[in-house]
Formats: sequence, C-alpha cells, structure tokens
Amino acid sequence: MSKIILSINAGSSSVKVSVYEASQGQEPEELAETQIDGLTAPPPQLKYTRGTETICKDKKLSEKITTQNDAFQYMLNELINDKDFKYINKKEDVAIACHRVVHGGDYDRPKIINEDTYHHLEALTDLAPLHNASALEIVKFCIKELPSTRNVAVFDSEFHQTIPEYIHTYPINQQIAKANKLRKYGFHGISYSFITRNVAEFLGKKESETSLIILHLGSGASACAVKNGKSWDTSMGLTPLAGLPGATRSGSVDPR
Ligand SMILES: Nc1ncnc2c1ncn2[C@@H]1O[C@H](COP(=O)(O)OP(=O)(O)O)[C@@H](O)[C@H]1O
Ligand SMILES: CC(=O)OP(=O)(O)O
Ligand SMILES: [Mg+2]
Repeated sequence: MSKIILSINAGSSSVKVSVYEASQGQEPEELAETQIDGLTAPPPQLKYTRGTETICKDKKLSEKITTQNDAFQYMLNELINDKDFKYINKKEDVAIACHRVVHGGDYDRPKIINEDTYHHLEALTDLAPLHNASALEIVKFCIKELPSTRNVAVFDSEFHQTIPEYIHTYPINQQIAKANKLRKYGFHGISYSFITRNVAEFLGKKESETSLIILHLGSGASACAVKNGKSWDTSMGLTPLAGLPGATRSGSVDPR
C-alpha cells in the first residue's frame, strides 16, 4: 500500500513542505509543494503547487504567522482543506513526516525521532538556535497532533561528516574541544548532497569522480568544497553563524 510522506524544511526565513506518495521499493512521487517565506520580512507569502499546476504564488497572508510552526500548521490545514487534493483529507493520512534538522551533532544518518533523539537534538539547540528550536517545535506539534505519523529527522550536518580531521579541528585546547564536541560541523548538507548527485548525473559522471565548489545562497548562506563526491570543507563551522553573512547573521565577524 502506498503511503503519504511530508518533507518539511524549516529554514530561518521560510518553511517548505513537499508531499510525496511512496510504495515499498519504489521511488517516491512528488504530489505537491507548498511554502511560506518572508517570516523575517513580513508579510509572509504563500506558494502552493499541485503537480504541475500553480495554485498560488506570492500570496500575501494577513493571518498572524510569525513562527515556523505557525507556517507549518497553516500549510497542513491548506492541504487538508483543499478538496482538489485527494491525498490528505485528515491528519491521519500522513504516514511519515521527514524533518530537516540543521544541527545533528555526531549523527551520521537520518534518525527516527523517539524520546532519546528528541532530547539529543534539543541539547544541540544552543549551537543552532535559529534552526533546531523551530524544527523541534514542528516535531513537537506532529508528535502531539499527528499521533499516527512517524517522525524522521534528516540532518544538514550529516553530509559534512567526511570533512578531514585536520580541517574540522579548531586550533584550541584539544581536551576542551573533545570534551565539549567543539569542531566544525557544517550545514546545508541536504542541499549539497542533492546538488552533487544531480550535477554528477547531469555530467554523466560517478559522484565519486565529481568535484565541485557549491554556493548555497538563501537566508543563510554557505559555500562547500566537494572532493570526489564528498564534503571536503565548508564555510559554516560549529554553528551556522560562521562564514558568509546571511539575512539575519553577520558571518565570520565578531558582532560586538
Ligand atoms: N532568485 C532570487 N534572487 C535573489 N534572492 C533570492 C532569490 N530567491 C530567493 N531569494 C532570497 O533568498 C532568501 C530565502 O532563501 P531560502 O533558502 O529559500 O530560505 P531559508 O534560508 O529560510 O531556507 C530570501 O531572502 C529571498 O529574498
Ligand atoms: C543552516 C542555515 O543557515 O539554514 P537556512 O539557510 O535555512 O537559514
Ligand atoms: Mg533553506
């Protein structure tokens, strides 16, 4: 039987939700895409496409939507209430919710969210306060309001687990660094792995033979050197503040 999967990307200025249908052993098929952006520059705006049909674009919303969780709830209701979208008619229709979580610490693969993973991610919130806190608010909402949905976390930091030790190590006391897990983590990894896979395919090359310099320029901005399909270095570090300036971040400049 096929299942409905939500892919939820809580960014610093937007929330993007894609809806997929998937059966065991088959490629998921995308059914709809919706996003609310402008959370840091109101009014928020809604975009909604169903298959190839654009239902709305840059629609200014007058409702009070200030947090990523407000935006997620608004879009979930839109999907449920859209009579022409037959795949989600009630909350129970969502089998799996995949959450983009920016800081995954040492996690090197996606995780099913249980109490343990939830608390582990909560503990990392200090290292990505703009991001982990709002993603976890959405996770908390799903756990409470969508009790039949399984929640999975997919990490921005995962792709950068391959950065060599001499690059991810900071020049500080190593006892303190190891005890407090102070190292370069790197973010936007879901985007970098997608770009690497697709550019390799476009060029007709193996990922392991594809080396790229990629810029991810959104509300948060970073650069990544991909060597033979793997992250070699990236401009963000222990937190998403390091590196390039972003919409609400100064980058590698001491803001004081
Ligand atoms: N084509 C574009 N040219 C320049 N800036 C853009 C373009 N599209 C989006 N932006 C800017 O990118 C930012 C949103 O980036 P995005 O990565 O989608 O959000 P988030 O960082 O919240 O995930 C906004 O500041 C928007 O103005
Ligand atoms: C990590 C990061 O900066 O993400 P975003 O671009 O979504 O703010
Ligand atoms: Mg983003």
